[in-house]
Amino acid sequence: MHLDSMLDQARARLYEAAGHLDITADVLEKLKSPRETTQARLVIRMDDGSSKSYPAWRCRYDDTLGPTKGGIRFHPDVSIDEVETLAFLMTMKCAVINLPLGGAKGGVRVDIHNLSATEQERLARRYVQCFAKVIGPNRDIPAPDVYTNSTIMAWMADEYAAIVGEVTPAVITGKPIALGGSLGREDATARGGYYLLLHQAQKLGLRPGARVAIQGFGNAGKHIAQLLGAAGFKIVAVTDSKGGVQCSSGLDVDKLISAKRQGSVTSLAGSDGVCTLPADELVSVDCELLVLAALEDMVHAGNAARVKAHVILELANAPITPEADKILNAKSIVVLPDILANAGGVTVSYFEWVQNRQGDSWPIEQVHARLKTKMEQEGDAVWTLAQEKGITLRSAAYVHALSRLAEAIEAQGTQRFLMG
Ligand SMILES: NC(=O)c1ccc[n+]([C@@H]2O[C@H](COP(=O)([O-])OP(=O)(O)OC[C@H]3O[C@@H](n4cnc5c(N)ncnc54)[C@H](O)[C@@H]3O)[C@@H](O)[C@H]2O)c1
Repeated sequence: MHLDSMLDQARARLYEAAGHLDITADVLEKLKSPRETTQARLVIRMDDGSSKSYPAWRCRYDDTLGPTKGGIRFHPDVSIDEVETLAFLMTMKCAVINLPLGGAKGGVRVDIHNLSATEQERLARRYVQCFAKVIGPNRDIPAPDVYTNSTIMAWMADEYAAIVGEVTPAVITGKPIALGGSLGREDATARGGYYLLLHQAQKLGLRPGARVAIQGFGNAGKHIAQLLGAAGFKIVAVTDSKGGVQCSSGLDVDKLISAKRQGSVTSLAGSDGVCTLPADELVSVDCELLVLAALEDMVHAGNAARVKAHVILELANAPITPEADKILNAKSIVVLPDILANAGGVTVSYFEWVQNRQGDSWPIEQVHARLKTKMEQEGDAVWTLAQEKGITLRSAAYVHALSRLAEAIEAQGTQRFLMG
């Protein structure tokens, strides 16, 4: 079969999972394509008085399990294929971690670095103006993703409130704490992956002191560096979009963070035995754990054979292509898959939504405890399925998610039930 789009590649994982389950045809008929994808062109006034326009999308992939949920990405390479694929992944992720939510995703094709803060605000508000009928606290709940943050979520929530005439904090998550954001949302994606990794560390053969290479140093990458560094792991290499640095005796995470704040981790090169590392060499760094926390398709058929790590933690969405998956599997490299490993973000987003609907605010200990329980429980279930069926953790995660979705779809009636 020729797989010509990202969505085709993602769907192939769904069909493979279906082969391990006894499900009716209705299930795949419902899940094979997005429920709705809306497209708009966002025209905004620039600071110099001119206007510019940017293509934008919102995809609600499937809402069988509940209102749809997924981040909004501002990136120059965003496409409808990418948005629909990421919405599909959100559908599987919410199912794998057992949230009463469906999957969605949004995106704007824009290089945010070329926009001033006021232009970014106009863009964020215009996004909500264009998609106000698609989103809603009981319909579709956006959140931050690549190159969007809590301030952008605050502008979007404010715009939504102005449109519907009601303060509606539950329409969007990842908001600033002062505006109804949840404690613990900031580092939730990394923390979820960290809880999963620590819980399974023995089975994975990982010990404190293990060497770690991290690709991407934004929200996910920075926080996993902090958590793993504090737990005694040695961060030996880090990259961002401008390049990378490495140091065999370990990089200082605080220094990495201040270097990144000033532009890029690369500015640390030259100090304390820290050397430059070309970004595309990160995956082949000698280490026990490779954390992928940047973008899609970073490990592919062309570089998978060079991976030296024994374990890969996928904090990014879809960072490994299906061809690369096969190569890594043949090398017995264990991959903790995206739909499970980075589910901490949507889990705490879900907690935020629940708190907003309850008019409540949970202490940080409660957020951490509930996140830890979810990651460990569902991580164990996926691990057990993989052992029982003799499949990879990725396949097991899809089987686990699909069985929940299938049960819900079949509960609405099957062909046998309706036709007798
Ligand atoms: N933030 C969340 O809550 C969350 C939740 C689930 C999944 N994710 C996924 O995690 C990934 C990262 O998201 P984020 O929120 O940290 O984004 P971010 O915008 O905060 O950071 C992205 C980082 O990737 C780096 N990067 C870009 N291109 C790179 C390249 N070629 N090589 C190395 N680094 C590169 C950027 O410099 C930046 O440091 C994405 O795939 C996102 O979908 C994020």
